[in-house]
Amino acid sequence: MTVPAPSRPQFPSRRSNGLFASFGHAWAGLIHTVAWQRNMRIHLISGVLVGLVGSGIPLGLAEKVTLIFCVLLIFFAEILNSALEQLVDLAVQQFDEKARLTKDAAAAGVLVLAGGTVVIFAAILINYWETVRTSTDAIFRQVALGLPLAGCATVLVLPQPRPAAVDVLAFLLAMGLLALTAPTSASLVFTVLTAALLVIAAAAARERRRHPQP
Ligand SMILES: Nc1ncnc2c1ncn2[C@@H]1O[C@H](COP(=O)(O)OP(=O)(O)OP(=O)(O)O)[C@@H](O)[C@H]1O
Repeated sequence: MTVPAPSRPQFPSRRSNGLFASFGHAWAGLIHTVAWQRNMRIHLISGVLVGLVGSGIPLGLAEKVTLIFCVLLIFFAEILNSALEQLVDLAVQQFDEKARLTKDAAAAGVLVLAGGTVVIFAAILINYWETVRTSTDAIFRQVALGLPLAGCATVLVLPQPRPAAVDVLAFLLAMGLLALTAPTSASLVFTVLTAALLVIAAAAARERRRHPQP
């Protein structure tokens, strides 16, 4: 007698099953992680700061690629760490040594990447210190516009409840400040990276308002 292969359980789908639906699910996973994982929020703000530095200092191609790759890699690691945490919590509800080791190892992966990125970032800054020192006006302008921009991004990712108008204002102000830095940007790629991170932060703020419980 042949045993029928177990069929895949049917889940209530929020969208269709096509390629766009797959992108939609991946986007939902990214936004959920930013909305509910404290460390991911820190990575996002750090990414915004990297974006501002990258668009303020004329870096070489190798430095640009390295910094962007580091930001993406940390996001990737934190998302996987979050997925592993959820999986462990799903399987183990009580204290378990293997669960602890799994979560600690996943967190260590993120820590190693984050530590490495800080070292790389510092090495690049030291290497370009002469450029930073001699372009006082450009740096002053970048700091004057960049700090309030980073402040707006922080408001967007803060988990505390607040009126929707605050988020809308923070997003519009951040985009406005970014638009002011764009004409003198040393790298459009870093400007686009910053814009993308702001959109993700705004989407996370919206997600927290729509679904207050993770
Ligand atoms: N079921 C468990 N059994 C044993 N130890 C656990 C268990 N769940 C969590 N821990 C320990 O508590 C730590 C924090 O786990 P938690 O699920 O709270 O993740 P978190 O606070 O979101 O972590 P992170 O700071 O990496 O985001 C883990 O790294 C692990 O050492």
